[in-house]
Amino acid sequence: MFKTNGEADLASKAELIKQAKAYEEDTLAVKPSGQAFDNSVPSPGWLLLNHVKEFLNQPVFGATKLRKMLLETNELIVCPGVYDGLSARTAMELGFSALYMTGAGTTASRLGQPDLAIAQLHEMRENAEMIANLDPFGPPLIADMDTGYGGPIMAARTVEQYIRAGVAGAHLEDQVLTKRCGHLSGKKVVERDEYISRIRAAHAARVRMKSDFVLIARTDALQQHGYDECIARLRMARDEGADVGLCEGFTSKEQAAQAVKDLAPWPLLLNSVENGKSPTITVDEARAMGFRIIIFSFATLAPAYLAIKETLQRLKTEGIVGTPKNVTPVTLFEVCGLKHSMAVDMNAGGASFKDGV
Ligand SMILES: C[C@](O)(C(=O)O)[C@H](CC(=O)O)C(=O)O
Repeated sequence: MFKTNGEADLASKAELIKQAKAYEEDTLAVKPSGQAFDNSVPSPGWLLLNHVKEFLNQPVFGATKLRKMLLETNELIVCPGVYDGLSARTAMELGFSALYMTGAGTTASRLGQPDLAIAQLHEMRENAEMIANLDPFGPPLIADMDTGYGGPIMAARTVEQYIRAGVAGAHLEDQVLTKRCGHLSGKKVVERDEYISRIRAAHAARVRMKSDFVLIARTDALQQHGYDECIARLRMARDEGADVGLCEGFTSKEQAAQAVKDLAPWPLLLNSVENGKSPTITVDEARAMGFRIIIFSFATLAPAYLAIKETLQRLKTEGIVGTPKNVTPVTLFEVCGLKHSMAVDMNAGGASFKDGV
């Protein structure tokens, strides 16, 4: 197929173009109403295109990496929630294969505010872009996109901006625009039609951008309308082209396991929030239930708060910060890519580090 002689080359190009068209038709086309998408199996065209990209050694975008993990493996993708550069770098240091940018954490760390629809598209996109690009060869980033920050037009705009920012996938929910954290009481969701128009617009934006961006449909309808309504909403979202489902705030482990069964083979994401509205579900339990992605939205924010508070208390009472001796400024800068920066400078003939750091 990749021979360089004339005719074989032309034939392979024609085949490639045919497969690329098939990819668009199978995977990216906006289907006439009444027809459902099935994104749970890779189309032959998509597989072929990725083989070609690999063969040509092209850089793989985060969205493609994430989609490949979903389609080509059965693994549970474990994503620690990160909210800033250092928490993301720490997760990368430990080798997590994907990351999750929490909206609650972004709102708390960047704005010092609770998760109440206060962070808007530009703040979320800016944070996500920074995290997604810390290492262009690093783990794909799933981000929170809340309600899409408006009607269908804003949902589409958010997807476009997230794709350009290098975000691999994001979850879009059915709460009213004045939303709140999924693990608080008093949530309100919009009508099905309004939710589905958000999903449709988001999916159409991915199609327009010809991106592998993974659209995760989230429903918060459990509190207000019960389990069956959640399953109905997620089925509708799936049929409109959403790639993954997320039912927020399961009230029991049995309910979580049931949702996986009810929506199989469509992949589901589990948001594991300790001390929230749901029982704590471990990675092993989620894997056994058949979830495909698990996010731990508060994995770094809550411990950071505790560590900062404990340290500041010590500073207040003892007049000292008390950082362990092995944590030097250089240690922290190394977590943040110091060695890479030094190599870039030295390889370019720069002299900034001739006397070390
Ligand atoms: C997943 C979530 O959207 C987030 O921002 O991390 C939050 C997490 C939380 O606040 O508990 C959510 O609404 O569940």
